Amino acid sequence: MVDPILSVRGVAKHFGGLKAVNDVSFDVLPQQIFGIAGPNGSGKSTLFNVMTKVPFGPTKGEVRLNGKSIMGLSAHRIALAGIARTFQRENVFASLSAIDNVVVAVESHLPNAPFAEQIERAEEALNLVGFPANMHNSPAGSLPIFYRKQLMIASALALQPKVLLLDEPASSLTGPEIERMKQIILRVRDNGMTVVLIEHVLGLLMEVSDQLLVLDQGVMIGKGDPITVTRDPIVIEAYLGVAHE
Ligand SMILES: Nc1ncnc2c1ncn2[C@@H]1O[C@H](COP(=O)(O)OP(=O)(O)OP(=O)(O)O)[C@@H](O)[C@H]1O
Repeated sequence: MVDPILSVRGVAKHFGGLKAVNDVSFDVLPQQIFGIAGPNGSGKSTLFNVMTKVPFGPTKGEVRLNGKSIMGLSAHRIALAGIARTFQRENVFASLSAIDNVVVAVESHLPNAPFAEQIERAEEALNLVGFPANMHNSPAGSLPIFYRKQLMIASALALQPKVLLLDEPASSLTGPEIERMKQIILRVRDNGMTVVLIEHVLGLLMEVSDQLLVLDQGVMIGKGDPITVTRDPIVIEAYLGVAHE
């Protein structure tokens, strides 16, 4: 049996009386694409926050990477240990060039790496997401949304993570762009990484996910193979029914 690369055990995050994430546990196997769905405010992004400690850790519970707890690590160390993430909003440095955005991400985590290595990592990551070579020097702020999303993913990939957490990479994209995003996610997996994918675009989630977890009000209401999970009446009522209205 294959050991999980990522284990989340009894994780909770409380904001005062609000249980934004409430006793969530799951395992992700190496090179899986693990999907997370749920209505707005169900705790998906908070789950990523507590897994990466950006900006806060959990109230309770434990996250393990390759069997080793990461709870004692800082956000910086968690990223170096191999968990990198993106955010719902593509937060690029608008005045920097595309490639400098990725180099800055590398530099902030590996300040002692030689500049040539920082550039090499940035170029590799940009190639992996298919960012056009002739746009490496374009100011990031001038780029259309798809390219800014590519940059944000490349910035995470340049850390050469074992596990990539993607928070709604398909939001605000057109149909053809969602298809291109799907190819990027599959390519990342095919390059040996494990992907945890939060997404509201259910078509994408269903097409790429090996396993699917559904949250509702911080609680896990479904977990398993995507087809079985999305046929569960509890999941349909809490989420899919609403989504298909
Ligand atoms: N820093 C915070 N302080 C207080 N409450 C918070 C904080 N961050 C999130 N919440 C609350 O926790 C709950 C879960 O929010 P979260 O952003 O994780 O949901 P989500 O499933 O990612 O939603 P969406 O799909 O809209 O992105 C919400 O009720 C939200 O208002």
